[in-house]
Amino acid sequence: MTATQKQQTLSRFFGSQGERCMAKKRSRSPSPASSKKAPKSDDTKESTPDDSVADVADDAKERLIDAKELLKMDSEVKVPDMAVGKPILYSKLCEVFEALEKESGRLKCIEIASEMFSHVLDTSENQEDQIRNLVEVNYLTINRVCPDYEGLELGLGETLLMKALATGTGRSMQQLKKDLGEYGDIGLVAQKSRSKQSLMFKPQPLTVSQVFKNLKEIASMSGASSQNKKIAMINRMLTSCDSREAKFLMRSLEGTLRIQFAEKSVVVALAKALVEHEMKQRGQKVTPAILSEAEEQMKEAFSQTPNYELIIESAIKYGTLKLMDHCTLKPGIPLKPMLAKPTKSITEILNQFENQEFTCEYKYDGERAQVHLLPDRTLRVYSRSSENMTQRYPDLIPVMEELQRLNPEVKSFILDCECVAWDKKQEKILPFQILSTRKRKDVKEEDITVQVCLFAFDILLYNGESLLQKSLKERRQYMYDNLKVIPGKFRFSEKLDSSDLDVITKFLDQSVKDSCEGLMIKTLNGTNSLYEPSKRSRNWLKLKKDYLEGVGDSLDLVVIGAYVGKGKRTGGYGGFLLASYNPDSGEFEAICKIGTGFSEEMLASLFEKLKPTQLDEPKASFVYDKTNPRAAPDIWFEPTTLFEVKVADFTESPLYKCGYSFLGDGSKGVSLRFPRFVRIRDDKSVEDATTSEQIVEMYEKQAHLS
Ligand SMILES: Nc1ncnc2c1ncn2[C@@H]1O[C@H](COP(=O)(O)OP(=O)(O)OP(=O)(O)O)[C@@H](O)[C@H]1O
Ligand SMILES: [Mg+2]
Ligand SMILES: [Mg+2]
Repeated sequence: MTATQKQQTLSRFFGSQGERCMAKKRSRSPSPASSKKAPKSDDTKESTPDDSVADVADDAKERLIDAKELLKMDSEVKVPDMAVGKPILYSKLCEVFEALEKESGRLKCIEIASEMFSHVLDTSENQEDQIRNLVEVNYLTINRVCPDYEGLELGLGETLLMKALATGTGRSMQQLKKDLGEYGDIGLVAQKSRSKQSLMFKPQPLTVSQVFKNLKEIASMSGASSQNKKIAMINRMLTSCDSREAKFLMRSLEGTLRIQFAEKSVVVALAKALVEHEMKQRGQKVTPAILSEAEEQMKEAFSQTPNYELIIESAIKYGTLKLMDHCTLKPGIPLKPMLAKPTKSITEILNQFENQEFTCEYKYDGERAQVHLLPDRTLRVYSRSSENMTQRYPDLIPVMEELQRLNPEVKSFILDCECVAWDKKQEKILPFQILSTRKRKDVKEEDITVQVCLFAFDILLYNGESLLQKSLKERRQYMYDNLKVIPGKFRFSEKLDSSDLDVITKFLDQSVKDSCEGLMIKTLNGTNSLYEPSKRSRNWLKLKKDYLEGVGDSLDLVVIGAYVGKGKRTGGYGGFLLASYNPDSGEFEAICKIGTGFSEEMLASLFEKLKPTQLDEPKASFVYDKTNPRAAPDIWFEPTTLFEVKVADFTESPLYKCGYSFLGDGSKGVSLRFPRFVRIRDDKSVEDATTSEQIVEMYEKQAHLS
């Protein structure tokens, strides 16, 4: 592997987390808003490589130190003993969760988790058990029950959990509510309630397998009649819980374990445990180089097939160092899409891509669609956030059939496309607003009124072969050679391969006339043009007509609160409190209040949508200035909804906490001036919101310009 390839491989997994070179400069200070542990600055560095060569070298050094540190820490951590061949007890796992909750250093946390994974491997009797046990323990640690893209999620409502707790512990709702008001954490309420209960006899202990199965079943149940079943299942588990188990069980059900252990660290811990186990069996020593290689293989495997069952099984069967021979792209498993960086002008693009061949494409304004054709001819369509939205597009099935009819050689593929509303009569693109009127559930082909056309701009897999390591020029050729245009249904994105300023300017104008948002500019050749899953890459630049008019890229922010409406808005919400997302801490950092850009109808429908998500208390993951009453809204919400927001500019503010850990002493954050609501972003999940780090970057860029 060359250094550049290696760097690209590395960047895939960590890519979406932002720029490490900037993060390195910024020291993290403790969260002023929450009492939870503060990450140590030396220990919280994320290995997010930047694009420069110097940084690659730098990063390699840092990774080696990381690996050495990790190896050194071995004997210091104590993980509870588990018996060989016996089922793993849930209480043991909860001991580990508690250790993780108390520990603040990232490396230490990785160490604790990897010790636990090692124990699981050591105490399982055969390969099959190892795989099953490790998958279950891993899912419980990241608090999921299946791969992201299968869409089953925990996150039960507070009322249901409180009811279960009341029946399970014999305490009144009133008492429980009072405790919840005091602790703001249902886990602690459960812990207290359970420790007050005296038990007549010792119940059968819960096993990890039972808890995992039950959680999965609970997550799969839907409909009004399921409520009682869920409560009954929770109660059955609660009877077997001690107070610590009750704490983590309730938190799991609620959807936040509060152990502050990010998924990207879990992957590192898994790699370490697996490779160490393997080497021990062979009587070999793990060197820092082997450890680094194992991590790389694991991260790359994860960015191509984000499915733990598959990765763990392959690592155990074939070895962690061989993961990439087995965990490559598969139709039916969505990979995290590659993302673009905003640019302000064509000249900026010409400078950035100097001496590189690049291409310009229309930037269509629809919905990103990763379209998979499986070898059994089934179709799957995944959203920007890997959500399976196949049911919403039954009208794409005949399109796929037609593609195969036109070329019977086509057996399977993964295409990166924009799905755009299409006016059949006039044969032209319709604006995004029209697309958003399409039904989202129970869509029947015969009832569809808004037609769509798929614009394919990339191909990532063709007939079983991964094309990620091919240049964009080669990937395009695969598309053009093997897929045929179907007028009004399936087309390739318009493109222009030129580096002439005037020619590009004309193409940009034309794109806007053709109802597009502007252009996407991409490197065409060599290692810089490989497809980089999950990365917001410098090799893809977006140029929107908005930017040329002096408006920066829009932001996608999480709604965490609202203000009671006055005057015309009485009875509903008058404005909202928005937050950015910090993927390192999993926190939502308040950024601004917004009240402009809403129509009456929009406000009414937002009221309907958000009311059921109202909370009595802010979540522990909300970062705002608790010492200032002006910083809190009238109403808090469960974070579920994203607003796309346009903004005049950024400003530093003592009232808002967005990006505080990247700025000075952490007493100030970034806020927005004159934010204006554009639309609801329902194709993104709250974790896909604009990150605090991106906002700090935009703020710093602006400060630099003025
Ligand atoms: N030719 C194209 N190549 C790549 N992406 C395109 C193209 N045409 C349209 N798009 C769309 O543009 C999106 C990127 O720009 P946009 O500003 O809309 O991003 P976003 O969805 O708000 O979020 P983010 O930048 O965070 O992905 C892609 O995710 C894709 O949906
Ligand atoms: Mg878009
Ligand atoms: Mg955007």
